[in-house]
Amino acid sequence: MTSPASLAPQSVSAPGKVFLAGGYLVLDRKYTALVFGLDARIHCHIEPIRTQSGVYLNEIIVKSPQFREAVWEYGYRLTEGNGGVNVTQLRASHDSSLNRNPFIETALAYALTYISSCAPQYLIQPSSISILASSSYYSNPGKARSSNSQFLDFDVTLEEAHKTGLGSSAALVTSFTAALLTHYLPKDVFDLSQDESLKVLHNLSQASHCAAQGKVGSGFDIASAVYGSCLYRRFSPSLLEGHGEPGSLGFASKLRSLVDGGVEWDTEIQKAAIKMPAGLRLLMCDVDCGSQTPGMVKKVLAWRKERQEDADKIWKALQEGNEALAAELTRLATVEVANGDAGERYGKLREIFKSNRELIRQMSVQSKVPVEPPQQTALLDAVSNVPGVIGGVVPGAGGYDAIVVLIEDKAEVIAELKKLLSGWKVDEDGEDGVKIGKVGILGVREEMVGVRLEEPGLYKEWLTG
Ligand SMILES: Nc1ncnc2c1ncn2[C@@H]1O[C@H](COP(=O)(O)OP(=O)(O)O)[C@@H](O)[C@H]1O
Ligand SMILES: C[C@@](O)(CCOP(=O)(O)OP(=O)(O)O)CC(=O)O
Repeated sequence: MTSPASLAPQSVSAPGKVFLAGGYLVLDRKYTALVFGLDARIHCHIEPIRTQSGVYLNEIIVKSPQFREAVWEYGYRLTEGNGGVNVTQLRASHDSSLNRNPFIETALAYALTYISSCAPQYLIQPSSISILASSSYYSNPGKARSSNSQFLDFDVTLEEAHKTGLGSSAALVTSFTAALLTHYLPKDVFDLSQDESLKVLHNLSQASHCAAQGKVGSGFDIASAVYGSCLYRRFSPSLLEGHGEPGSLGFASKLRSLVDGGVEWDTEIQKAAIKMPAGLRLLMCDVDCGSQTPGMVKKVLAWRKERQEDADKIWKALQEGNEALAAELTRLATVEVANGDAGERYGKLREIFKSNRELIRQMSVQSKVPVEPPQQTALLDAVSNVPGVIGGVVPGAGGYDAIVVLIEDKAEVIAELKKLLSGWKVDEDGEDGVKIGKVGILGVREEMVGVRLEEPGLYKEWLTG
Protein backbone atom coordinates (compact mmCIF):
# COMPACT_ATOMS: atom_id res chain seq x y z
CA MET A 1 0.00 0.00 0.00
CA THR A 2 1.17 3.54 -0.70
CA SER A 3 0.46 6.84 0.99
CA PRO A 4 -0.40 10.28 -0.34
CA ALA A 5 2.71 12.32 -1.07
CA SER A 6 2.70 14.32 2.14
CA LEU A 7 0.95 13.56 5.38
CA ALA A 8 1.46 17.08 6.60
CA PRO A 9 0.33 18.36 10.00
CA GLN A 10 -3.06 20.01 9.62
CA SER A 11 -5.22 22.18 11.86
CA VAL A 12 -8.92 22.83 11.56
CA SER A 13 -11.52 24.59 13.71
CA ALA A 14 -15.32 24.57 13.79
CA PRO A 15 -17.70 26.98 15.55
CA GLY A 16 -20.26 26.54 18.31
CA LYS A 17 -23.86 27.59 17.78
CA VAL A 18 -26.82 29.44 19.17
CA PHE A 19 -30.40 29.16 18.05
CA LEU A 20 -32.08 32.52 17.64
CA ALA A 21 -35.34 30.97 16.48
CA GLY A 22 -36.83 27.61 15.61
CA GLY A 23 -36.06 25.39 18.62
CA TYR A 24 -38.36 22.33 18.60
CA LEU A 25 -39.91 23.37 15.26
CA VAL A 26 -36.71 22.34 13.52
CA LEU A 27 -37.28 18.73 14.54
CA ASP A 28 -39.99 18.64 11.86
CA ARG A 29 -38.98 19.17 8.20
CA LYS A 30 -42.01 21.42 7.74
CA TYR A 31 -40.23 24.15 9.69
CA THR A 32 -36.87 25.91 9.68
CA ALA A 33 -34.50 27.36 12.27
CA LEU A 34 -32.30 30.41 12.43
CA VAL A 35 -28.98 29.28 13.82
CA PHE A 36 -25.92 31.45 14.34
CA GLY A 37 -22.38 30.15 14.47
CA LEU A 38 -20.28 31.63 17.29
CA ASP A 39 -16.70 32.79 17.54
CA ALA A 40 -16.13 30.05 20.15
CA ARG A 41 -14.38 27.28 18.23
CA ILE A 42 -13.04 23.80 18.79
CA HIS A 43 -9.71 23.22 17.09
CA CYS A 44 -8.08 19.92 16.14
CA HIS A 45 -4.44 19.64 15.20
CA ILE A 46 -3.24 16.39 13.62
CA GLU A 47 0.31 15.31 12.93
CA PRO A 48 2.02 12.04 12.08
CA ILE A 49 3.62 10.06 14.89
CA ARG A 50 7.24 9.58 14.01
CA THR A 51 9.05 6.68 15.61
CA GLN A 52 12.84 6.53 15.78
CA SER A 53 12.96 2.85 14.99
CA GLY A 54 10.82 3.27 11.89
CA VAL A 55 8.42 0.66 13.29
CA TYR A 56 4.83 1.84 13.25
CA LEU A 57 2.01 0.50 15.35
CA ASN A 58 -1.50 1.11 14.07
CA GLU A 59 -2.20 3.67 16.71
CA ILE A 60 -3.92 7.04 16.88
CA ILE A 61 -3.48 9.10 20.02
CA VAL A 62 -6.02 11.80 20.87
CA LYS A 63 -5.39 14.38 23.59
CA SER A 64 -7.38 17.24 25.04
CA PRO A 65 -4.52 18.93 26.90
CA GLN A 66 -6.67 21.60 28.57
CA PHE A 67 -8.22 18.87 30.72
CA ARG A 68 -6.86 16.34 33.20
CA GLU A 69 -6.74 12.66 32.25
CA ALA A 70 -7.88 13.48 28.73
CA VAL A 71 -5.82 11.12 26.58
CA TRP A 72 -7.36 8.37 24.49
CA GLU A 73 -5.29 5.84 22.53
CA TYR A 74 -6.84 3.75 19.79
CA GLY A 75 -5.72 0.81 17.74
CA TYR A 76 -7.40 0.45 14.34
CA ARG A 77 -7.76 -2.27 11.74
CA LEU A 78 -9.60 -2.82 8.50
CA THR A 79 -12.28 -5.47 9.04
CA GLU A 80 -13.44 -8.18 6.68
CA GLY A 81 -16.77 -8.23 4.87
CA ASN A 82 -16.50 -4.56 3.91
CA GLY A 83 -17.15 -3.65 7.52
CA GLY A 84 -14.85 -0.62 7.43
CA VAL A 85 -12.34 0.30 10.12
CA ASN A 86 -12.80 -0.90 13.67
CA VAL A 87 -11.17 1.12 16.41
CA THR A 88 -10.33 -0.27 19.84
CA GLN A 89 -9.39 1.89 22.76
CA LEU A 90 -6.08 0.83 24.30
CA ARG A 91 -5.38 0.86 28.02
CA ALA A 92 -2.46 2.95 29.23
CA SER A 93 -1.57 0.07 31.55
CA HIS A 94 -2.99 -3.36 32.22
CA ASP A 95 -4.88 -2.38 35.37
CA SER A 96 -6.01 1.11 34.37
CA SER A 97 -9.66 1.65 33.62
CA LEU A 98 -10.91 2.83 30.25
CA ASN A 99 -11.98 6.43 30.16
CA ARG A 100 -14.10 6.44 27.04
CA ASN A 101 -15.04 9.39 24.88
CA PRO A 102 -17.86 8.19 22.64
CA PHE A 103 -17.75 11.26 20.37
CA ILE A 104 -14.06 10.82 19.58
CA GLU A 105 -14.26 7.04 19.27
CA THR A 106 -17.25 7.07 16.92
CA ALA A 107 -16.01 9.99 14.79
CA LEU A 108 -12.66 8.19 14.43
CA ALA A 109 -14.21 4.88 13.30
CA TYR A 110 -16.54 6.65 10.84
CA ALA A 111 -13.84 8.92 9.38
CA LEU A 112 -11.24 6.12 9.01
CA THR A 113 -13.88 3.91 7.37
CA TYR A 114 -14.74 6.67 4.91
CA ILE A 115 -11.06 7.39 4.18
CA SER A 116 -10.21 3.75 3.57
CA SER A 117 -13.23 3.33 1.30
CA CYS A 118 -12.23 6.34 -0.84
CA ALA A 119 -8.59 5.47 -1.05
CA PRO A 120 -8.09 1.76 -0.33
CA GLN A 121 -4.55 1.99 -1.69
CA TYR A 122 -3.47 4.32 1.14
CA LEU A 123 -2.09 3.04 4.36
CA ILE A 124 -3.52 4.95 7.31
CA GLN A 125 -0.40 5.90 9.19
CA PRO A 126 -0.35 6.55 12.94
CA SER A 127 -1.09 10.06 14.04
CA SER A 128 -1.52 12.22 17.09
CA ILE A 129 -4.47 14.60 17.41
CA SER A 130 -4.76 17.48 19.89
CA ILE A 131 -8.06 19.14 20.72
CA LEU A 132 -8.20 22.76 21.89
CA ALA A 133 -11.44 24.52 22.78
CA SER A 134 -12.22 28.22 23.25
CA SER A 135 -12.74 28.96 26.91
CA SER A 136 -16.39 29.99 26.59
CA TYR A 137 -17.50 26.39 26.07
CA TYR A 138 -16.97 25.86 29.81
CA SER A 139 -17.70 28.08 32.77
CA ASN A 140 -14.82 26.70 34.88
CA PRO A 141 -12.11 29.26 35.60
CA GLY A 142 -8.98 28.54 33.60
CA LYS A 143 -5.36 29.67 33.53
CA ALA A 144 -3.48 30.94 30.47
CA ARG A 145 -0.16 29.23 29.76
CA SER A 146 1.30 32.43 28.38
CA SER A 147 0.22 36.01 27.82
CA ASN A 148 -0.64 35.47 24.15
CA SER A 149 -2.38 32.13 24.53
CA GLN A 150 -6.01 32.03 23.47
CA PHE A 151 -6.65 28.65 25.17
CA LEU A 152 -6.91 28.00 28.89
CA ASP A 153 -5.80 25.20 31.16
CA PHE A 154 -8.90 24.12 33.08
CA ASP A 155 -7.16 21.73 35.46
CA VAL A 156 -10.28 19.54 35.83
CA THR A 157 -11.38 16.39 34.05
CA LEU A 158 -13.92 16.68 31.20
CA GLU A 159 -16.53 15.16 33.52
CA GLU A 160 -15.93 18.01 35.96
CA ALA A 161 -16.17 20.70 33.27
CA HIS A 162 -19.36 22.80 33.32
CA LYS A 163 -20.61 23.15 29.76
CA THR A 164 -22.18 26.45 28.74
CA GLY A 165 -24.27 24.80 26.02
CA LEU A 166 -22.58 26.11 22.90
CA GLY A 167 -22.54 22.68 21.21
CA SER A 168 -19.13 21.30 22.14
CA SER A 169 -19.72 17.78 20.85
CA ALA A 170 -20.87 18.96 17.40
CA ALA A 171 -17.96 21.41 16.99
CA LEU A 172 -15.60 18.68 18.19
CA VAL A 173 -16.92 15.96 15.86
CA THR A 174 -16.87 18.35 12.89
CA SER A 175 -13.35 19.68 13.39
CA PHE A 176 -12.00 16.24 14.34
CA THR A 177 -13.51 14.64 11.23
CA ALA A 178 -12.31 17.51 9.03
CA ALA A 179 -8.78 17.20 10.44
CA LEU A 180 -8.66 13.45 9.69
CA LEU A 181 -10.00 13.84 6.13
CA THR A 182 -7.68 16.76 5.37
CA HIS A 183 -4.68 14.87 6.72
CA TYR A 184 -5.24 11.46 5.15
CA LEU A 185 -6.89 12.28 1.81
CA PRO A 186 -5.10 14.02 -1.06
CA LYS A 187 -6.27 17.56 -1.81
CA ASP A 188 -7.95 16.57 -5.07
CA VAL A 189 -10.18 14.19 -3.07
CA PHE A 190 -10.90 16.36 -0.02
CA ASP A 191 -10.42 20.10 0.19
CA LEU A 192 -12.27 22.30 2.70
CA SER A 193 -12.43 25.16 0.20
CA GLN A 194 -14.68 23.06 -2.08
CA ASP A 195 -18.47 22.78 -1.68
CA GLU A 196 -18.41 19.06 -2.46
CA SER A 197 -15.98 18.43 0.42
CA LEU A 198 -18.15 20.46 2.80
CA LYS A 199 -21.08 18.25 1.85
CA VAL A 200 -19.01 15.12 2.57
CA LEU A 201 -17.92 16.57 5.91
CA HIS A 202 -21.50 17.51 6.79
CA ASN A 203 -22.98 14.11 5.94
CA LEU A 204 -20.21 12.15 7.66
CA SER A 205 -20.27 14.31 10.80
CA GLN A 206 -24.08 14.09 11.05
CA ALA A 207 -23.85 10.31 10.80
CA SER A 208 -21.15 9.88 13.45
CA HIS A 209 -22.56 12.53 15.82
CA CYS A 210 -25.98 10.86 15.78
CA ALA A 211 -24.38 7.44 16.30
CA ALA A 212 -22.35 8.74 19.27
CA GLN A 213 -25.42 10.42 20.81
CA GLY A 214 -27.49 7.31 20.28
CA LYS A 215 -30.29 9.38 18.77
CA VAL A 216 -31.12 11.28 15.61
CA GLY A 217 -31.67 14.94 16.57
CA SER A 218 -32.33 17.74 14.09
CA GLY A 219 -28.63 18.09 13.26
CA PHE A 220 -28.67 21.92 13.42
CA ASP A 221 -25.49 21.93 15.52
CA ILE A 222 -23.43 19.96 12.98
CA ALA A 223 -24.88 22.04 10.12
CA SER A 224 -23.73 25.27 11.77
CA ALA A 225 -20.36 23.77 12.74
CA VAL A 226 -19.77 23.01 9.04
CA TYR A 227 -21.47 25.96 7.33
CA GLY A 228 -21.60 28.64 10.04
CA SER A 229 -24.69 30.81 10.47
CA CYS A 230 -27.60 29.63 8.33
CA LEU A 231 -31.30 29.07 7.91
CA TYR A 232 -31.60 25.34 8.42
CA ARG A 233 -34.12 22.70 7.38
CA ARG A 234 -33.30 19.28 8.71
CA PHE A 235 -32.74 16.00 6.83
CA SER A 236 -35.29 13.17 7.00
CA PRO A 237 -34.33 11.10 10.05
CA SER A 238 -34.81 7.86 8.09
CA LEU A 239 -31.59 8.70 6.20
CA LEU A 240 -29.54 7.76 9.23
CA GLU A 241 -31.27 4.51 10.04
CA GLY A 242 -29.93 1.30 8.68
CA HIS A 243 -26.24 1.84 7.80
CA GLY A 244 -25.21 -0.43 10.65
CA GLU A 245 -22.18 -0.13 12.88
CA PRO A 246 -18.46 -0.08 12.19
CA GLY A 247 -17.36 -3.68 11.63
CA SER A 248 -20.80 -4.91 10.51
CA LEU A 249 -21.22 -6.48 7.09
CA GLY A 250 -21.22 -3.84 4.31
CA PHE A 251 -20.81 -0.86 6.67
CA ALA A 252 -18.06 0.71 4.56
CA SER A 253 -20.02 0.82 1.31
CA LYS A 254 -23.25 1.89 3.03
CA LEU A 255 -21.42 4.75 4.78
CA ARG A 256 -19.66 5.77 1.56
CA SER A 257 -22.93 5.92 -0.32
CA LEU A 258 -24.60 7.86 2.50
CA VAL A 259 -21.77 10.39 2.58
CA ASP A 260 -20.89 10.71 -1.11
CA GLY A 261 -24.34 11.34 -2.55
CA GLY A 262 -25.34 7.77 -3.43
CA VAL A 263 -28.11 8.62 -0.97
CA GLU A 264 -29.91 11.93 -1.61
CA TRP A 265 -29.93 14.22 1.46
CA ASP A 266 -32.89 16.57 1.77
CA THR A 267 -31.19 19.02 4.17
CA GLU A 268 -31.59 22.69 3.19
CA ILE A 269 -28.93 25.12 4.30
CA GLN A 270 -29.40 28.73 3.23
CA LYS A 271 -26.42 30.86 4.11
CA ALA A 272 -27.62 33.94 2.25
CA ALA A 273 -30.92 33.98 4.16
CA ILE A 274 -29.32 35.14 7.38
CA LYS A 275 -27.08 38.09 8.03
CA MET A 276 -26.10 40.30 10.91
CA PRO A 277 -26.64 44.02 10.19
CA ALA A 278 -23.61 46.24 10.70
CA GLY A 279 -23.78 47.83 14.13
CA LEU A 280 -25.59 44.89 15.78
CA ARG A 281 -24.28 41.76 17.48
CA LEU A 282 -25.40 38.80 19.54
CA LEU A 283 -24.45 38.42 23.15
CA MET A 284 -25.02 35.40 25.36
CA CYS A 285 -25.65 35.22 29.07
CA ASP A 286 -24.95 32.14 31.10
CA VAL A 287 -27.38 31.63 33.95
CA ASP A 288 -26.06 29.80 36.96
CA CYS A 289 -28.78 27.35 37.85
CA GLY A 290 -28.60 23.97 39.48
CA SER A 291 -31.66 22.77 37.63
CA GLN A 292 -31.34 20.58 34.55
CA THR A 293 -34.54 19.81 32.74
CA PRO A 294 -34.13 16.50 30.97
CA GLY A 295 -36.82 15.22 28.65
CA MET A 296 -38.01 18.64 27.47
CA VAL A 297 -37.97 17.62 23.82
CA LYS A 298 -39.96 14.45 24.51
CA LYS A 299 -42.55 16.36 26.54
CA VAL A 300 -43.01 19.09 23.92
CA LEU A 301 -43.43 16.48 21.19
CA ALA A 302 -45.93 14.54 23.34
CA TRP A 303 -47.95 17.75 23.84
CA ARG A 304 -47.90 18.38 20.10
CA LYS A 305 -49.21 14.89 19.45
CA GLU A 306 -51.94 15.22 22.02
CA ARG A 307 -53.08 18.71 21.12
CA GLN A 308 -52.14 18.87 17.50
CA GLU A 309 -54.49 21.67 16.52
CA ASP A 310 -53.35 24.06 19.26
CA ALA A 311 -49.73 23.16 18.70
CA ASP A 312 -49.94 23.61 14.93
CA LYS A 313 -51.46 27.05 15.40
CA ILE A 314 -48.58 28.17 17.65
CA TRP A 315 -45.90 26.56 15.47
CA LYS A 316 -47.31 28.11 12.30
CA ALA A 317 -47.22 31.54 13.92
CA LEU A 318 -43.71 30.89 15.28
CA GLN A 319 -42.49 29.83 11.85
CA GLU A 320 -43.84 33.10 10.42
CA GLY A 321 -42.07 34.98 13.21
CA ASN A 322 -38.82 33.13 12.54
CA GLU A 323 -38.99 33.92 8.85
CA ALA A 324 -39.81 37.54 9.62
CA LEU A 325 -36.76 37.73 11.90
CA ALA A 326 -34.44 36.31 9.22
CA ALA A 327 -35.92 38.64 6.59
CA GLU A 328 -35.65 41.76 8.74
CA LEU A 329 -32.05 41.01 9.77
CA THR A 330 -31.15 40.44 6.12
CA ARG A 331 -32.98 43.59 5.01
CA LEU A 332 -31.16 45.71 7.58
CA ALA A 333 -27.86 44.14 6.56
CA THR A 334 -28.25 44.65 2.82
CA VAL A 335 -30.47 47.66 2.20
CA GLU A 336 -29.06 51.10 2.66
CA VAL A 337 -30.95 52.00 5.81
CA ALA A 338 -31.88 55.66 5.92
CA ASN A 339 -30.33 57.58 8.79
CA GLY A 340 -32.80 58.10 11.52
CA ASP A 341 -32.63 57.03 15.07
CA ALA A 342 -31.98 53.49 16.18
CA GLY A 343 -35.40 53.38 17.84
CA GLU A 344 -37.06 53.63 14.44
CA ARG A 345 -34.54 51.51 12.60
CA TYR A 346 -34.90 48.53 14.91
CA GLY A 347 -38.59 48.95 15.78
CA LYS A 348 -39.71 46.05 13.62
CA LEU A 349 -37.03 43.72 15.03
CA ARG A 350 -38.18 44.57 18.56
CA GLU A 351 -41.78 43.71 17.67
CA ILE A 352 -40.73 40.37 16.17
CA PHE A 353 -38.78 39.41 19.31
CA LYS A 354 -41.75 40.32 21.48
CA SER A 355 -44.27 38.32 19.54
CA ASN A 356 -41.97 35.30 19.18
CA ARG A 357 -41.47 35.28 22.94
CA GLU A 358 -45.22 35.52 23.50
CA LEU A 359 -45.69 32.41 21.33
CA ILE A 360 -42.88 30.55 23.12
CA ARG A 361 -44.59 31.32 26.44
CA GLN A 362 -47.87 29.97 25.10
CA MET A 363 -46.03 26.79 24.14
CA SER A 364 -44.50 26.62 27.65
CA VAL A 365 -47.84 27.04 29.40
CA GLN A 366 -49.72 24.60 27.19
CA SER A 367 -47.05 21.90 27.21
CA LYS A 368 -46.08 22.50 30.86
CA VAL A 369 -42.44 22.52 29.76
CA PRO A 370 -40.32 25.43 31.07
CA VAL A 371 -39.14 26.65 27.64
CA GLU A 372 -39.36 30.28 28.78
CA PRO A 373 -40.09 29.86 32.50
CA PRO A 374 -41.13 32.93 34.57
CA GLN A 375 -37.59 33.36 35.94
CA GLN A 376 -36.30 33.78 32.37
CA THR A 377 -39.23 36.03 31.47
CA ALA A 378 -38.20 38.39 34.27
CA LEU A 379 -34.57 38.33 33.12
CA LEU A 380 -35.40 38.81 29.42
CA ASP A 381 -37.82 41.66 30.18
CA ALA A 382 -35.22 43.48 32.28
CA VAL A 383 -32.46 42.96 29.72
CA SER A 384 -34.73 44.09 26.85
CA ASN A 385 -35.34 47.41 28.65
CA VAL A 386 -31.64 48.33 28.67
CA PRO A 387 -31.07 51.07 26.04
CA GLY A 388 -29.43 49.58 22.96
CA VAL A 389 -30.84 46.08 23.50
CA ILE A 390 -33.12 45.05 20.63
CA GLY A 391 -34.48 41.86 22.18
CA GLY A 392 -33.62 38.46 23.56
CA VAL A 393 -34.86 34.88 23.72
CA VAL A 394 -34.14 31.58 25.43
CA PRO A 395 -32.05 29.75 22.84
CA GLY A 396 -32.70 26.25 21.53
CA ALA A 397 -34.64 24.02 23.85
CA GLY A 398 -34.90 26.88 26.37
CA GLY A 399 -34.95 26.20 30.11
CA TYR A 400 -33.15 27.99 32.88
CA ASP A 401 -29.52 28.08 31.83
CA ALA A 402 -28.95 30.72 29.13
CA ILE A 403 -30.37 33.63 27.17
CA VAL A 404 -29.27 35.17 23.88
CA VAL A 405 -29.62 38.89 23.24
CA LEU A 406 -29.41 41.04 20.11
CA ILE A 407 -27.83 44.39 20.93
CA GLU A 408 -26.30 47.47 19.37
CA ASP A 409 -22.59 46.73 19.19
CA LYS A 410 -21.42 49.48 21.57
CA ALA A 411 -19.28 49.30 24.67
CA GLU A 412 -21.80 51.37 26.67
CA VAL A 413 -24.60 48.88 25.98
CA ILE A 414 -22.48 46.01 27.29
CA ALA A 415 -21.45 48.12 30.29
CA GLU A 416 -25.11 48.83 31.14
CA LEU A 417 -25.97 45.14 30.77
CA LYS A 418 -23.10 44.19 33.07
CA LYS A 419 -24.39 46.66 35.64
CA LEU A 420 -27.88 45.20 35.50
CA LEU A 421 -26.66 41.60 35.65
CA SER A 422 -24.13 42.11 38.44
CA GLY A 423 -26.99 42.74 40.83
CA TRP A 424 -29.45 40.37 39.18
CA LYS A 425 -31.63 38.46 41.54
CA VAL A 426 -35.05 36.93 41.17
CA ASP A 427 -36.57 37.50 44.60
CA GLU A 428 -38.94 34.60 44.71
CA ASP A 429 -38.37 31.01 43.76
CA GLY A 430 -40.68 30.29 40.86
CA GLU A 431 -43.76 28.12 41.45
CA ASP A 432 -41.53 25.32 40.23
CA GLY A 433 -39.13 25.94 43.10
CA VAL A 434 -36.24 26.77 40.75
CA LYS A 435 -33.98 29.58 41.83
CA ILE A 436 -31.68 31.09 39.26
CA GLY A 437 -28.35 32.33 40.50
CA LYS A 438 -25.66 34.59 39.07
CA VAL A 439 -26.01 35.67 35.45
CA GLY A 440 -22.75 36.21 33.57
CA ILE A 441 -21.92 37.50 30.12
CA LEU A 442 -20.19 34.92 27.91
CA GLY A 443 -17.34 36.26 25.81
CA VAL A 444 -18.88 35.15 22.50
CA ARG A 445 -20.60 36.72 19.54
CA GLU A 446 -21.96 35.52 16.23
CA GLU A 447 -19.64 34.50 13.44
CA MET A 448 -20.76 33.74 9.91
CA VAL A 449 -17.94 31.34 8.88
CA GLY A 450 -18.12 27.62 9.53
CA VAL A 451 -15.29 25.09 9.52
CA ARG A 452 -11.90 26.44 8.43
CA LEU A 453 -8.22 25.58 8.26
CA GLU A 454 -6.03 27.12 10.93
CA GLU A 455 -2.36 27.93 11.23
CA PRO A 456 -0.66 24.99 13.08
CA GLY A 457 1.61 27.50 14.88
CA LEU A 458 -1.38 28.52 17.05
CA TYR A 459 -0.99 25.51 19.30
CA LYS A 460 2.78 25.35 19.77
CA GLU A 461 2.74 25.46 23.54
CA TRP A 462 0.09 22.72 23.74
CA LEU A 463 1.68 20.10 21.54
CA THR A 464 4.48 18.84 23.71
CA GLY A 465 4.28 16.16 26.34
N1 LIG B 1 -12.59 19.82 24.68
C1 LIG B 1 -13.05 18.55 24.55
N2 LIG B 1 -12.20 17.52 24.41
C2 LIG B 1 -12.64 16.25 24.27
N3 LIG B 1 -13.94 15.92 24.26
C3 LIG B 1 -14.84 16.90 24.41
C4 LIG B 1 -14.45 18.26 24.55
N4 LIG B 1 -15.56 19.01 24.69
C5 LIG B 1 -16.62 18.15 24.61
N5 LIG B 1 -16.19 16.89 24.43
C6 LIG B 1 -17.03 15.67 24.29
O1 LIG B 1 -18.37 16.08 24.09
C7 LIG B 1 -19.19 15.66 25.20
C8 LIG B 1 -20.22 16.74 25.51
O2 LIG B 1 -21.24 16.65 24.59
P1 LIG B 1 -22.75 17.03 24.92
O3 LIG B 1 -23.11 16.47 26.25
O4 LIG B 1 -23.55 16.66 23.71
O5 LIG B 1 -22.65 18.59 25.11
P2 LIG B 1 -22.80 19.76 24.10
O6 LIG B 1 -24.23 20.21 24.26
O7 LIG B 1 -21.81 20.82 24.55
O8 LIG B 1 -22.50 19.22 22.75
C9 LIG B 1 -18.21 15.42 26.33
O9 LIG B 1 -18.70 14.47 27.24
C10 LIG B 1 -16.99 14.87 25.57
O10 LIG B 1 -17.20 13.52 25.22
C1 LIG C 1 -35.03 21.38 20.96
C2 LIG C 1 -34.11 21.31 19.78
O1 LIG C 1 -34.79 21.76 18.63
C3 LIG C 1 -32.93 22.26 19.93
C4 LIG C 1 -32.04 22.04 21.11
O2 LIG C 1 -31.10 23.06 21.09
P1 LIG C 1 -30.10 23.38 22.28
O3 LIG C 1 -29.14 24.40 21.76
O4 LIG C 1 -30.87 23.75 23.49
O5 LIG C 1 -29.50 21.97 22.47
P2 LIG C 1 -28.26 21.13 22.81
O6 LIG C 1 -27.03 21.80 22.31
O7 LIG C 1 -28.56 19.85 22.07
O8 LIG C 1 -28.30 21.01 24.30
C5 LIG C 1 -33.62 19.87 19.58
C6 LIG C 1 -32.92 19.61 18.25
O9 LIG C 1 -33.07 20.42 17.33
O10 LIG C 1 -32.24 18.57 18.11
